[in-house]
Amino acid sequence: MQTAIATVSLSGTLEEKLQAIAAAQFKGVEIFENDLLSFNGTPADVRRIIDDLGLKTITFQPFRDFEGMPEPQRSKVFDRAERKFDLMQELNCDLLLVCSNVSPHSLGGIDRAAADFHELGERAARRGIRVGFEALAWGRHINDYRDAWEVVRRANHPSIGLVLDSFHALVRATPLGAIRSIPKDRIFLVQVADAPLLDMDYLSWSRHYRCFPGQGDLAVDDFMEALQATGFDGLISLEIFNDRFRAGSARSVAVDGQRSLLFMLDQLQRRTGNDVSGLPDLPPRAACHGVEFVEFAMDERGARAFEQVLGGLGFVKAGVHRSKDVTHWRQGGINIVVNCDKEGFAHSFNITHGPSVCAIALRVDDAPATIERAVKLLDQPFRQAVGPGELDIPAVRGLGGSLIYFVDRKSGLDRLWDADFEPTGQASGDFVGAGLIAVDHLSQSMHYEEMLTWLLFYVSLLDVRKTPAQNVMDPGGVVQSQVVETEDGTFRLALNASQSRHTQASRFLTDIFGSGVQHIALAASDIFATVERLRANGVELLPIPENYYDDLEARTDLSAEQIDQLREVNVLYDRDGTAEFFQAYTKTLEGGFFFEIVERRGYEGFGAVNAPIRLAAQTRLAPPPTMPRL
Ligand SMILES: O=C(O)c1ccc(O)c(O)c1
Ligand SMILES: [Mg+2]
Repeated sequence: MQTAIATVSLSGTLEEKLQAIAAAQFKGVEIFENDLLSFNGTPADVRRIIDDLGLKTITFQPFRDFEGMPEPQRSKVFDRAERKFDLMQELNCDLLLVCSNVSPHSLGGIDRAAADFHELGERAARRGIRVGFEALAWGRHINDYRDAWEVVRRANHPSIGLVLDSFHALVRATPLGAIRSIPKDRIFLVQVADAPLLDMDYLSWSRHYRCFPGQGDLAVDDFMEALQATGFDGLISLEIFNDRFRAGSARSVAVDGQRSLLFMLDQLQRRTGNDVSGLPDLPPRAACHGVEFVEFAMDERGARAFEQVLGGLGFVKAGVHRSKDVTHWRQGGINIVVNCDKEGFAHSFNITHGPSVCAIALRVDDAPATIERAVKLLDQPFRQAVGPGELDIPAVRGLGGSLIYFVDRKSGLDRLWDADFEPTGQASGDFVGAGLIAVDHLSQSMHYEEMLTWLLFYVSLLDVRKTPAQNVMDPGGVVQSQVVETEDGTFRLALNASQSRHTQASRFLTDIFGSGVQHIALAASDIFATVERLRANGVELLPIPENYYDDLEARTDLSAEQIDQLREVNVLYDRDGTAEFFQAYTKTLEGGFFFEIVERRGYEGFGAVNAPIRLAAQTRLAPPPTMPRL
């Protein structure tokens, strides 16, 4: 298959869009009429830019309100088509995309539409041009690809073919089975787009919320499977109208587009067992078995304060790096690396962002294969010098310029703690600390415009699923939150972003000059025993208001004693059927980072009902400068 992207999907001027498209290794481009109209030059100038970038214009679009017009509009619309053919010849484009008529003047009738297309086919053929017909989900008479196909079939002209667009078919829940029997050579172009599930009119949904395959909730895979059954091997193009993409970086959105197509086609091939031509051979998505370590980039002053917090939480210094100013802190299956070295990646990261998480390491089955997949998906691999005898742990660039390391047993990378660190003897076999056992989840705060980028990054590289996006109320605005997690829950990551500058998530971005890990949730085997230990160690937890516990009494069947126990230690509670969830928070540290302590009793969520309570409590302790102090 040949892949392409529409200029409408990206921000910037036409020239910037085209450069971004070429840089992201696309070969084909759909030119949107508005991008051409607003370009300060002739279509021939655009053609030269496209040629110089090694691109090809696969279609010019959209041509609107064509079929089924009464006279005198009918003659006018044919004149308009001839003018567009002139322009397309100058542009060197041989496919015009006609989308179904939305005009109240249009007359229905499939034969009338077919006759119009037959005539358009005659005129187009004289120019060596072809015309593709696409059903818009909100078309006045034709809004179903099966009707558009019937028009094309009856037009019975070699220059007239069908354009399929996954969005229009999927949002109307049009059965996909009929795609399978369309002759592949009659499909001139396939546009793919995903979208979140929303209860909204089709036009607004389409014009503002489309996203790349893999970023939304539509069954794009089913659409592609039906298409593959036709043997179609032609043009697949991304046509994404999205407000975030319009506000984002054209370069990075174009790379996301390429990544989404590779991911989608790789999934298709794996799902059906039928090869997709021209697709590079990708190792499978990496099975992830949790977080091996979290690394903090620190200066000396920051490290002293942070190590005190770690000690209070029950961590001990388990090892000291053999060649760098780096320490390893451990408790249960949780490893924290404190990096104060004056050279290398962490040091630069600390200079830019202050004390913050500069890397996470994930446990995978096969680290080299994970990196190979990442590279083929256009992720950015990372390497830095390693000391003699130390392990070279492969990594890719993650959120906010941080790193994601991959550690496996197969390559011996799980020897890391012995190979690179001198043990202190403090973390001996019977050491239990404060009863924290594992990293439950991480949360990363990011710019609103980059949220879909990172969502795609994780789902395309790792064998994780995404949960539907949720809105969480922060006293300073709405925060959008979405989780990626493995089937077995050993790896869970929440992505948070907000359009308001006043939310905790947005203020964190200002605090660390970038996106990053804002909190780490640690699992306790017995949260009440753990918070008791923390209290004895002098760790202050986030105070939760009385009202919360009064409400808990009203909405749950917990006994007064149970609620008193929660209230006493500032533990929040949620329930899902018989599954229970307990959570508590440390006060926020310098830089806006904090720890959460959780205990799951069969519970799979994240305590969404408690999030506004927690956010309000945090805001009370650290109100943003623009909000009145309470
Ligand atoms: O929103 C539109 O008008 C529009 C135009 C052309 C398309 O291919 C499409 O899917 C939507
Ligand atoms: Mg379309």
